[in-house]
Order: sequence, then structure tokens, then C-alpha cells
Amino acid sequence: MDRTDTALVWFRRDLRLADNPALTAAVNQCARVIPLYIHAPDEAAPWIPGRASNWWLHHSLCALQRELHQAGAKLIIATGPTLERLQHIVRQTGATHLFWNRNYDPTSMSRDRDIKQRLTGQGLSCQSFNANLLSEPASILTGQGTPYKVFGAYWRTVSGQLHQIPPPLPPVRRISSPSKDLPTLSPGDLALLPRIPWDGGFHSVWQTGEQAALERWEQFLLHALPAYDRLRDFPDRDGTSRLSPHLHFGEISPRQLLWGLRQQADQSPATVTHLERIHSQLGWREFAHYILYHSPRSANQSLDRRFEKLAWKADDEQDAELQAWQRGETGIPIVDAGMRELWQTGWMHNRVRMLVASLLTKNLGVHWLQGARWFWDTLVDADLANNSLGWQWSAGCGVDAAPYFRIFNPATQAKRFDPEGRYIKRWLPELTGAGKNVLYSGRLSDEPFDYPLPILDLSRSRRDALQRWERIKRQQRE
Ligand SMILES: Cc1cc2nc3c(=O)[nH]c(=O)nc-3n(C[C@H](O)[C@H](O)[C@H](O)COP(=O)(O)OP(=O)(O)OC[C@H]3O[C@@H](n4cnc5c(N)ncnc54)[C@H](O)[C@@H]3O)c2cc1C
Repeated sequence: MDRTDTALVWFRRDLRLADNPALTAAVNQCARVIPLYIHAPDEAAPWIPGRASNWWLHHSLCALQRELHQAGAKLIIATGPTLERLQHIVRQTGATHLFWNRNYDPTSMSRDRDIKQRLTGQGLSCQSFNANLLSEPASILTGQGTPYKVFGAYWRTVSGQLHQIPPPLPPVRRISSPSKDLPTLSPGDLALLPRIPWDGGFHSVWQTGEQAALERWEQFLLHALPAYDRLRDFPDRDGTSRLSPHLHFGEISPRQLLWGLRQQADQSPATVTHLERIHSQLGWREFAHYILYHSPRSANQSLDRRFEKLAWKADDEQDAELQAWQRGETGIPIVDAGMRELWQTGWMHNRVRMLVASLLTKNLGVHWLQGARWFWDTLVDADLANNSLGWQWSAGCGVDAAPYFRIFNPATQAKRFDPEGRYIKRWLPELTGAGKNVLYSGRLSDEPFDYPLPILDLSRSRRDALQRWERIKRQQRE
């Protein structure tokens, strides 16, 4: 290693300066460091990032640009194809090293392997790191050497190793850049923001970037953690961290969260049930990435192959129902409230995600991929691993999924988790004066609210769903 070397740090879904192993290694090993972001959405096909995700990315890049500027560096923003762009910048700068943090989705992995091979062959030193998961998916296997299929067993194994995880790396405060200024695009040049301004609601809910992520985390530890296990299922309460988009874009790392929780445990051991619960939610995030890593087809196909034979609705049969679901006009209040929260803020509470997904896939019989695609476009936290796992879990066709015969009843769920209808009324103001029956079960034809009648009969659609399921079970036996 020669301290006159120049490093490129290729930022991807790790848009932070703290606990960033690639950035830290570059600063420690090389005299000059060039931070780089390459926008190449087509390389993620067929899961090209959606509009809500693009909104977040724009603002997150602006925040990263500011943070790097304060540390004395300029973020170079360029467009793909990634390999060609990297080769060009290496020629332009004389860079000798390339550093990045690993992603574990199938398209990133195969592209990155190729890039590593090609650039190493051309004499560049390429180093990659794990920065976005607590445990690397390849390292966790059963006693038989196969991947886990059940969350409980998987998480017990990972939890047993968490004490080995070192503390997060401190933020990089000073970066020495090359003296020659390199040309760059601005985040605005990437055209990530909407042309029609539908993002008003996003601005009022979200602050993006590393500092905002840290502040949200501190607020969570202070206000929500002490009651997390009790309140996390109530969508009208501020009971969860809302860190999911920050985690997806890597504005904060799971290691920072793990160590934050450890400190909390030392300070207030009374919160142990809450700590265990939030740990386990982070575990589901790990598990989702693990499953996608070991079963890349889970982004596009049901993991339980029997579901390929299920009588999902054909495209022309489902159009009107799918549209009513997307627009929050099914006439089932808690479902519509969730879909409108999603549309207006780019986020939806986890309990409500499960309900809307169950209604779409089971009561309405629409393929889970249709729901996954809509979420992909509308969620600010759209994440291939978490979204595929969430949809397959809800549809009953994934690993360790909710069984298909468990069909949520939205009326009972509303009564239990939104008893006063506060969440429903917030997102469906047209039901402000409605009584509890309407809030839980929807409107009857003689009620005056400007709100659609239910598009389906919950009991009949439940029976139909169970019959579809019986049919594939029978086919399997025959
Ligand atoms: C149909 C469906 C689709 C989903 N799609 C996504 C998605 O695209 N992106 C996404 O980040 N999450 C997705 N989830 C998981 C979950 O709903 C969100 O992670 C959670 O609501 C985020 O809110 P929070 O940050 O306040 O969570 P908290 O309760 O504060 O949990 C902390 C973190 O743990 C992780 N986490 C929590 N629950 C889960 C879970 N069930 N699965 C995986 N990770 C979890 C998240 O990273 C979350 O930020 C989906 C769930 C369902 C049922």
C-alpha cells in the first residue's frame, strides 16, 4: 500500500459517513478519496426503483453531498452503465483502489461480481465490506449445511453470534480529495423528483439523510421504545421507529441500532421485553435479506410452488378491484385508510400492510406480485428483500409464512387495533361522523357518507379463498 494512492468510494445503499467500512478503509489506506454515486436504475431490472423511492433518493443524495462537503470532499454523481462509468473515472483520476459496501440482492450481486473481476483484471485493488446487515447471509447455515427456512431457528443462531459484532465505526470527519476538480451531475440532473407535485404529504412526514436518521432513532429510544411491545401494532400511535426508509438507503446501519439498544439495556433493564421485540423486528429484516440471498427467485415467484397452481384472478378479471384497492376505495375502512396513508406519505404501518395484503391476495384473489409492484412504486422504504418477504408471508406462499387459511378479518382487526377509529378517520375524513360499526365494517347502503359501499362480501370471499386453497391441496395429493 502506498499513501499516494487514490481511492474511489462507490456509494450505493450506504448513504452515510458513520459506520461506513468502505469509506473508513479508503480514508485509512489512501492519500486521496473520491466519493462517487452512479445512478444506473436499469441495472436493477425488473425491480427498477419506483417513484416514492426516487423521491427519497434525491433528498438523501442532497444530504450526503452536504455531509461530504463538510468533511472536505465533493460527491461525484454520474450515470451508468456502472462498469463503463467506473472504468472512465479510473482513467480520468488515476485511481488505484475501489471500495464499496455489499448489497445482497441478486442483480446487485451478479453485477458487482462482474465489476470486481473486470477491474481487478485491469490492476485496480477492489475491496468490499458488509455494512448493511448484522450477519452475512452465506455464513449462517443449519447443522446440515443448508439455509434456514424458519425464522425462529435462524434468529436463534444469529442472536447467539451478535455479541461478536464490534462497535460501529466513528463518522469520517476529514477526507482528503484530489486537487483537480472532477465534473459531476447534481441530484436534480437525475430527474428523480416528480414532475407533477404529488409529494406535498411526503415533505410534512419525512426528513431524509444521515442526521435525520440519527435524530429519529434517538426520538424512538426516548419516546417509543419504553412501550414498543405494547403499542407497535396500533397504527394511530407513534409506536414504531419509522426507520425503514433510512435503513433501506443505509443512512443508519443495523450495527448502530444494535449498539444503541445494548446501551439502552444497560441503562434501563426494565425495558427488556421491548428490547427483545425490536431486536426481533431487526431480525426479520436480516431474515428477509437472507431468504432473498439464498432463494433469489423469491422476488418473482412463490417460494411454495403449490401456489403457482392457485387460481389467482386473471388480469382482465382483477382490473377494477385492483384499482379500488390501490386508490383506497374498497369500502373496507381500515384497508382504505392504509392505502391512502401509503399514497399520501409513502409509508404504511406494518399491521395495516398485513391487512391490505391479506385482503388483496386472499379475499380478492389477486396475485401477490400485483400488490408487491404497487408497494414497490409507492413506498419510500421499498426494499426488494423486505417487500418480497412481506408479500409472500401475507399471501401464505413464502417460507415461514402466515398459513393461507389465516385470513385477516379487517373489521375485527380494526376493532382491536384502532378501537376508536382514530387512524381510520385521519385518512378517511369523510367518515368523521361515522359510528363504530361503519368504521369497523364499512357503510351500509342507507348510510349517507360520501364513501363507497364495500366491493366484496368478507365472509363469502373468505370461503372462496379457502376453497381455492383446498383445490391446490387436493391437486397435490392426486
Ligand atoms: C406486505 C408487506 C410489505 C412490506 N414491504 C416492506 C418494504 O418494502 N420495505 C421495508 O422496509 N419493510 C417492508 N415491510 C415490513 C414492515 O412493514 C416495515 O419494515 C415496517 O412497517 C417499517 O416500520 P418501522 O421502521 O416503524 O418498523 P419498526 O417496528 O420500528 O422496526 C424496525 C425495523 O425493523 C425492520 N422490520 C420491522 N418489521 C419487519 C418485517 N416484518 N419484515 C422485515 N423487516 C422488518 C425494518 O427495517 C424496520 O425499520 C413489509 C411488510 C408487509 C406485510
